[in-house]
Amino acid sequence: MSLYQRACRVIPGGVDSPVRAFGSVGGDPVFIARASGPYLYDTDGREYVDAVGSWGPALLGHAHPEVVRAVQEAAARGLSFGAPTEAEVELAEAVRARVPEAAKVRFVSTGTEACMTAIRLARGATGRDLIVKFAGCYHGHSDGLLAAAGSGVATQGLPGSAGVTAATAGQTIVVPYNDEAALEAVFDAYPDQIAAVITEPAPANMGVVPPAVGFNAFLRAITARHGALLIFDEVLTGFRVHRSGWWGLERSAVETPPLVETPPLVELVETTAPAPKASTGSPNAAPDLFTFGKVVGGGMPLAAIGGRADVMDLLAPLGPVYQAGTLSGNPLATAAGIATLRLADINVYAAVDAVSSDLQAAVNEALFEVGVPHLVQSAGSLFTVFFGDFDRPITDYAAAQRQDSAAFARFFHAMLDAGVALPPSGYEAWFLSAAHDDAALNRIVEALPGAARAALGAA
Ligand SMILES: Cc1ncc(COP(=O)(O)O)c(C=O)c1O
Ligand SMILES: NCC(=O)CCC(=O)O
Repeated sequence: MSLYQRACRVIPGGVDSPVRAFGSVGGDPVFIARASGPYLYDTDGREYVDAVGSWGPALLGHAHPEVVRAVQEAAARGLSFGAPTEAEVELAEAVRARVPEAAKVRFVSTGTEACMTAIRLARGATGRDLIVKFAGCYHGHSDGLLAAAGSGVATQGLPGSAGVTAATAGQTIVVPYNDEAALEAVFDAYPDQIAAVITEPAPANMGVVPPAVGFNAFLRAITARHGALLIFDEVLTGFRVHRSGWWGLERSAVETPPLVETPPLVELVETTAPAPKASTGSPNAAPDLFTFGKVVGGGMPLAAIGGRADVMDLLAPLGPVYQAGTLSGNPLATAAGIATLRLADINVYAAVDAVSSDLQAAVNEALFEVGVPHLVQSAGSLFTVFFGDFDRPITDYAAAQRQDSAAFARFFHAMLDAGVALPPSGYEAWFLSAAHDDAALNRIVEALPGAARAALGAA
């Protein structure tokens, strides 16, 4: 009996998260035994160059020795105390140093919890019930956020999830991404009822679909005008696309010349907290709340909500919005997060950007060479290869759903056979790391021509 068959007897679908199943590409998922730098090793000892990066956290590559040491040292001091620790304070300070607008930070264990809490906080702060999300954006699997969710829900072609009550679903309004008029219409239709707009400021869960220029600033302006909060879900982009996340990347594009890193932001902290209640709507106006996950936990279960001090202070025990967690701010997870952020300097981001743009160029070239219709879309170092005939950029979920999933599946399996692990869905971003050196990149590049022929159906 294979390990997968064994797994299926005791675990639904054999996986603990649906995105790990090979549902849309076919075949059995690969079981991983260990990972190091840019490489994964399966239970048969086979090596793969990894472009999944644990779905985002592995910015430094797998099992970075300093991160592992930090976790081992923390483990030796005790696994969990259920009491505050200095490491939580240090990690919150590190987050705020990179994102000063996250004036206060609360740690939880998953991105799902972070987004769920941000929504509750927005409702508590405004006294309103309705939430607006964008079709194709994924904000974790809490009931209210599963409508037209991207990621695994998109991969499975589901409109949402069974088990969500009509009452809950009815409090989430779904709007097409990048559609200013649709959002205007929703605010007009529900005056004084919308608590928050939640967005991935650079969506990567319907494949990478970057925001139109000015779209995030538009979101800031319209929410401020209507007294709703704006939530940037940077669970995926935070500390991955830039030292200060997508928010930092957009701001640095506005404030500094291209290719110049923003200076350390610590000195801005005191002037920006608490942030003003109504934003100016300028191109670099911050959201009220952020959610972070993935990189901030360095591969351990950790995520965060951060934002305006006056809003964050509504959380219990200071305020009436309840949020809790036995393992929140866990000492092993905070140790991994601190070590990861300490190591993630501008050289790390420059390395990830460079390997990402080299790989995007190589993928384009290999697919053009063979005549495979496709479109590569990127947001920072994140990118997706959409298979299919696209005569214009993909700007929303409806367009992303027109991709040729069968061509992707053929490409995916040819890459896997050649020892390259891609996310098993065309609705996901490829994740690279600072450990992807020339050797790792070359192995991906060498696999491309064969996979391109396979995508065409000519393998
Ligand atoms: C943008 C975004 N938000 C939220 C989540 C949920 O995070 P988690 O899987 O840690 O619950 C994810 C990914 O899973 C994500 O990509
Ligand atoms: N981009 C999609 C995810 O990161 C989801 C991971 C998971 O649910 O396992």
